[in-house]
Formats: sequence, C-alpha cells, structure tokens
Amino acid sequence: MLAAAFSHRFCQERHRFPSKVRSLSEGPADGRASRELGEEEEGSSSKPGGHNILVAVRSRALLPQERSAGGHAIITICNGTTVILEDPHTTAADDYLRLNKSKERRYHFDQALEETAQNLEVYERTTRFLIPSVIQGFNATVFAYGATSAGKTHTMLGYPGEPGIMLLTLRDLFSEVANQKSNLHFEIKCSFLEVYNENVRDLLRPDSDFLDIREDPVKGMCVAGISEVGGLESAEEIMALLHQGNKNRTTEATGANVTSSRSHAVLQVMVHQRDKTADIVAHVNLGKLSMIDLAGSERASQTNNKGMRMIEGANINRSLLALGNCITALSSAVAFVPYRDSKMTRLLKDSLGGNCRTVMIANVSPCHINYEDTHNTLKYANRAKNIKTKAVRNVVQVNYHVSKYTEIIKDLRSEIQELKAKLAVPEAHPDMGEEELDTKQSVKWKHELMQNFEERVRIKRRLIDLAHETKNQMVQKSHAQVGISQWESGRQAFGPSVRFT
Ligand SMILES: Nc1ncnc2c1ncn2[C@@H]1O[C@H](COP(=O)(O)OP(=O)(O)OP(=O)(O)O)[C@@H](O)[C@H]1O
Repeated sequence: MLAAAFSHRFCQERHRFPSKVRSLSEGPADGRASRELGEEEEGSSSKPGGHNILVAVRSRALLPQERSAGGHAIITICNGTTVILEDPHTTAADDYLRLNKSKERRYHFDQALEETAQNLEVYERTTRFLIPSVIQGFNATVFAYGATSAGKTHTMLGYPGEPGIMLLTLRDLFSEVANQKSNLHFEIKCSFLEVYNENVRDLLRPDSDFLDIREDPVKGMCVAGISEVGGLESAEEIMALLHQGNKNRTTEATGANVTSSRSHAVLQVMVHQRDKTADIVAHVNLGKLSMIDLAGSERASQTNNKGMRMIEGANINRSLLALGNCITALSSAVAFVPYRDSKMTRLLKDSLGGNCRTVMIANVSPCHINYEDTHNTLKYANRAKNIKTKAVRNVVQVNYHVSKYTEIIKDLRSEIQELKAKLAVPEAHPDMGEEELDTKQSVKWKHELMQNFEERVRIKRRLIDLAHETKNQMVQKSHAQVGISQWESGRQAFGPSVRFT
C-alpha cells in the first residue's frame, strides 16, 4: 500500500518530453548518452572503456483483445526513466514467507516511454543522436527487442500515419547529407535481409540462395553476397525497397499476433563519405547503420501454435535465448561470449560487443497476462545496460595510384585531342599580314602547350611504372624476410651445433 502510494507521488513528477525540437547532434534527452556522443564525435571513442549500450523501454497501450479478455495494466512509467512492474500473482494468506515481499519491481533505464509516446518521440529520445556519427564513419545499430505482440514492428516500421524509427532515421540522415553535400561527396547504399529458421535471406533478391555470415577484418561481421542497392538519394527510395522486401518477409497470423514477424529483419544503410577536394589519396569514412526488427519470443502454451508455426517459434526462441545468453555474458564481462549459437547473434556481434554505437529498444506489453514475458524482457534490458561497445571511426585510405592516374591521363589525352583539332589551321605563307603572323605565333604557343601536356602524360606513366616497381620490390622484400625468419627459426631449433660451410 505504502509502496503504491509512493509510486503514485513519484509519478506526479513524471518526465515530460521537451517540445522544443532537438538538434541532431544534441543527443537524446539523457545526460549520459549525450556526453558520450560528444566524446565519440570528437574522435575519442577509441578510448578504453567505450560506451554503454543505450537501453530504452517502451510500453504500449492495452490492445482491445487484451481488454476484452479482462486484462489490466501492470506497468507504470515514471520520470521518463523508471519502469515499475507489478506482480499480478496473488499471495496466499498463509504464505508467510512471501507476505512481506514487495510485489513491485523497479527498473531504471536510459529512457522509459509510456503508452502515449508516439514513434517520433521514441525516435527523438533514443535514435536521433546516432545520425551525425554514422555520417562521420561510425557504425550504429538500433534494435527492437521483446515478446511477440509487444510492439517491435510498430516501433521500427510503424505505418503510414505514424512512421517508425526506420523511416524517421532515414529522413534525418538524408537531410543531414543534403546539408553537407556542398563540401563532401556521399554514396549511400542499402541492403535488407531476414534471418528465418536460422537461414539468412536477401529480402531484396528473394530468389537468391541462403547467404553466409562472415567476419571481415575491415568490415566486421558481414553477409557474403548480399545485394547492396546504391545511388540512393532519399529516404523514400529506401522505404520503397523496404516495402518491396517486406512483402518477401515471413509474417504469419499466430495465436498472439495477427501479423506476427516470424523472422528477424535487418535493414543496413552504408554511408560512404569523403572530401570533395580529395586528390590522389582520399580518406573515406565508412558508416554503417543497422536497424533491426527482431521476431518476438513466445510461449507455445500461450500462442497455441502448431506445425510450422511451432517450429518457427522454437527457432525464434532459440535465437532469442542465444541473444539473451550473449547479453548475460557481456554484462558480466566473462571471457567467452556465445555469439556462434545463432545466426542472429553472429550478425549482432559488432553491435553487442564490438565497433558500434548501439541502441536497444525493449518493447513490453502492459497486460497482466504477459507478466512473465514482460518480466523477462525487463531483466534482459536491465542487464544490457552494462554492455559496453567501442565505436571507432572507420576510415579507409583510398590510394588512387593506378586508377586515378589512368583517369588523369584520359583527361589529358582528350584535352590534347581538343587542342589538335583547334590547331588544324592552314600553313603560314611568306606574304602574310600582321594578323596572320599573330595567328601563327599563337599556333606556335599552342604547339608548345601541347608538348607540355604530352610531357605530363609521359611523367604520369613513369609514376605508374614506379608504383608497380615499388610494389614488386616490396613483395620481393617480404619473400626475403620470410626466408630469413625461416632460416633463423631452423637455426634456433638445431642449436649452435649447426655449422655453415
Ligand atoms: N505503441 C503502440 N501504440 C498502439 N498500438 C500498438 C503500439 N505498439 C504495438 N501496437 C499494436 O500491437 C499489435 C502488435 O504489435 P507489433 O506487431 O508491432 O508487435 P511485435 O512485437 O512486432 O510482434 P511479433 O514479434 O509477433 O512480430 C499491433 O496491432 C500494433 O498495431
């Protein structure tokens, strides 16, 4: 009773989301995350320790079917960061061990969003701050986690009247790119995949084979052979691809949700950014933004799923259990993290423990019938708060040694052709006038100019040859070094008795 009164008072001071539009780089309405982003943007994100995952919890309203089944809400959100979960199980009057136990569980998160929060508010308080860092070459992931029908797809995808995190993020990303286009060159590509029954499928090329996940030393975890659609200019273009891909996504009606996602869906947007004035050597920032709508965990007893739906459910639960185990391992900082236990956790490896800035949105149902699921989601979300990632800017140096020189030579050649065409004037005659002599003089200058250009072409060619020679010499040098180290290790293995004659 006392606890209930306290929570009521506490809720009077509930957090109000500021109506003022926050700037992209301002960070979410949370001091900690905002400060961390500042460090990241200054390029110091490689500092030991890294950043904590930003964890937000979103509770939806009771659904009509939950109300008609006599469901009541057991979730209270306070102060924009606290979630109070009421245990609906009644305690028997003679259960003396539990009589004085509080029936409330209290959790604190970076953000806690109540049922009145629209997707735009969720986006502004959780994800918006990631955009500048993606443009600067950092990896970022936003994923929705929770039981079936908790509201993950509603949060990530939304619907035309209320776009979800994916569209809102893409809109801001493209408008930020447009703001910076005068000084920087951008290339934006996207891919869309699903993990269904432990198989990875390209949703933009549904007739392709199942794909493999690989760990690339430069790109991190990636999917071999996934199609990347390039030349994208607007969020709407990506959303069109997403809707096309979504038609290929596996969703079915289940006992718990009429449009239940039976697969985990991953939308990845790659942003390549470089200076417009870049010369022979360019530094390209490679940012990758992953937005993930996970399939929801479900209890077979509650969903009444049979046959294929039950197998899917088992696979979904298996991969979510693997995700839960990874979260537990990472939050307790044990040495071994079982990423390999499922495809989804392999894909999420960078987002959970690697080079990435990560936001987890844990969706919960407020209905007392879903108490166990909600409790589990809150427990995992609470553990995930301790996970640290180390985001570093991905910069590759593109050395245009050969390709750029060839391009320059091509340009010079076409210039020479143009000059030659202009030079195609009649030969000079002895009885020429002053005007004609002037023309002859300018023809001479043009000729010299052309020779100059030809000389430049020769020099560029020589540079290419030199680059090749240097490369060959380096290969020979490394062969020689391998030989020397083999000789030295052989010498150590046989000891000082080996004599060379
Ligand atoms: N914040 C919300 N406001 C209003 N309705 C919501 C909200 N979140 C979810 N819903 C409704 O709840 C139902 C289930 O939501 P949704 O399909 O997003 O759940 P899910 O977690 O993606 O489920 P699954 O894992 O089975 O795919 C839908 O009818 C959706 O419209």
